[in-house]
Amino acid sequence: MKSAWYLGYSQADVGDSALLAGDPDRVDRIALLLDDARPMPVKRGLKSVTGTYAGKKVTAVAFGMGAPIATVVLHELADLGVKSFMRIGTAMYFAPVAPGDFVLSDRIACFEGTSRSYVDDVEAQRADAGLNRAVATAVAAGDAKLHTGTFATFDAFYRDMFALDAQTQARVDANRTMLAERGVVAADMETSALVNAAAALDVRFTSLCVGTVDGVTRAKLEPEAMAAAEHRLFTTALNAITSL
Ligand SMILES: O=P(O)(O)O[C@H]1O[C@H](CO)[C@@H](O)[C@H]1O
Ligand SMILES: O=c1cc[nH]c(=O)[nH]1
Repeated sequence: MKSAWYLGYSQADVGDSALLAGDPDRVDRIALLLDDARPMPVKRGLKSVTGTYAGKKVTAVAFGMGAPIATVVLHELADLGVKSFMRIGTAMYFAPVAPGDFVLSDRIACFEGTSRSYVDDVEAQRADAGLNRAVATAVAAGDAKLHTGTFATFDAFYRDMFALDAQTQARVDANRTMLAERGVVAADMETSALVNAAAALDVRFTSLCVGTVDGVTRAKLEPEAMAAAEHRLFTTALNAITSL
């Protein structure tokens, strides 16, 4: 049976759908919501678990940060037969999003380099409409606010998204103005590449994130509010992806 090079496991170890998280600790917390959760050996820091939710087999994998490794993980899982993917995590947000709201990808604004290896027109693809409908239905069952719109994705966090010095601040401010003009609701480091890789590999993909950093003021969501939002995020994502 085929085994994935970097993840190190095979088709028998994965479900039909997968949640892609950045932080490995999130995989541990997702595992607590699964029945029969079975962790896979961690390779290169890539932590994975497969279990069942609502009777369906689901895999959750942590890729760390950034588009190149996130697409390696999606590509290997797609090659093992996983058909539906959702990135879940955090994103910088823009008006009218409020801290702790959900942001869901639709169109993409691409400022990363990985997409070009998958598609020619890097902004032509959209997140999967069926997955987005499933997310909207799952969100409607609770009291969270959902904003569906354009996700912008960058490679260089401390050059394009968040400044640690005055010179970079001017660059980040210019990006912010440009994102506002494009009506972007969220910015992260993976979504556009994952949308494009998924399109090229003919699998379903969307990103569902909690808005945690204000794109204008840089204010961060407090840890207690983040913990509650993260739990809502996990249950919403699991309900949505297992409803397909
Ligand atoms: O969704 P999480 O893992 O929180 O990741 C987000 O945070 C990291 C940078 O702040 C990027 O990887 C971004 O996409
Ligand atoms: O500022 C932020 C917050 C979360 N994710 C990002 O990529 N940027």
